[in-house]
Amino acid sequence: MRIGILGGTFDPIHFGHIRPALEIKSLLGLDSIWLMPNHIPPHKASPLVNTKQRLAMVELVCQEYKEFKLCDIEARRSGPSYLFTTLEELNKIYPEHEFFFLIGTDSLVSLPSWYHWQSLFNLCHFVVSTRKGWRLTSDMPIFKEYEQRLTTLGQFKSQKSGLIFQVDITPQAYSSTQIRQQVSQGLSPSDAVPRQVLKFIAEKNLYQTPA
Ligand SMILES: Nc1ncnc2c1ncn2[C@@H]1O[C@H](COP(=O)(O)OP(=O)(O)OP(=O)(O)O)[C@@H](O)[C@H]1O
Ligand SMILES: O=C(O)c1ccc[n+]([C@@H]2O[C@H](COP(=O)([O-])O)[C@@H](O)[C@H]2O)c1
Repeated sequence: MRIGILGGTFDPIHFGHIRPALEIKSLLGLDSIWLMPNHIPPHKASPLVNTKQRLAMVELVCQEYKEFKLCDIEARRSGPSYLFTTLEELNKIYPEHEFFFLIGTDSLVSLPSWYHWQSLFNLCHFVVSTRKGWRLTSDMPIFKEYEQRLTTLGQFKSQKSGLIFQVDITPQAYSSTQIRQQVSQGLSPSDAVPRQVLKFIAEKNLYQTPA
């Protein structure tokens, strides 16, 4: 099967994660999207909410959308959540699957700083979505790799990894940072966060103090 993976801190999960992932599933004809909360983000400050609760919020979204499945492989592993380690494990467990890692242009530009980044092309394809305010330019270290691997949508080659697909998604102006701030100010950002997740946040008193 063709599996899209959306990795993230999901602190909390919001429609900026959900809607682009649904669009990408449909555009590429993927069989499923696995939402994969990390445990310790390698390139970010520690999440405000613990791994178990971030996992629970993502699980609520998976219960609502049949297109998604929760992948807890990083949440169960101690140490920094390196994608290389994760994809090595996933390819061992599921040799029959072809993995498509979903990544925004904001993350793609920093890919050369990720652990064993060049080996990632042996383990998955990348689906790059546009993100407002971010553009690839020829002076960026990732640019050459991007140009060489870029493949037209629908033009699947008989290779299990190493291709880059570029997709144009409907922009979603949400971020977890902004949502945490709104909740700490006593707001309930119902346009940005699914109802069940907002309920969980309220019940557990999450994000009460400013980030
Ligand atoms: N609004 C959005 N539109 C498109 N992609 C997004 C959006 N928000 C997050 N993503 C993508 O989802 C993945 C996981 O994001 P993450 O969980 O870090 O959320 P975030 O909102 O960017 O968090 P924070 O504000 O805490 O940095 C990343 O690849 C990121 O590029
Ligand atoms: O492997 C790495 O070195 C690495 C560095 C930064 C980010 N990632 C992965 O990228 C995904 C999005 O990360 P973030 O920090 O935007 O939540 C998530 O799956 C991370 O584990 C991975």
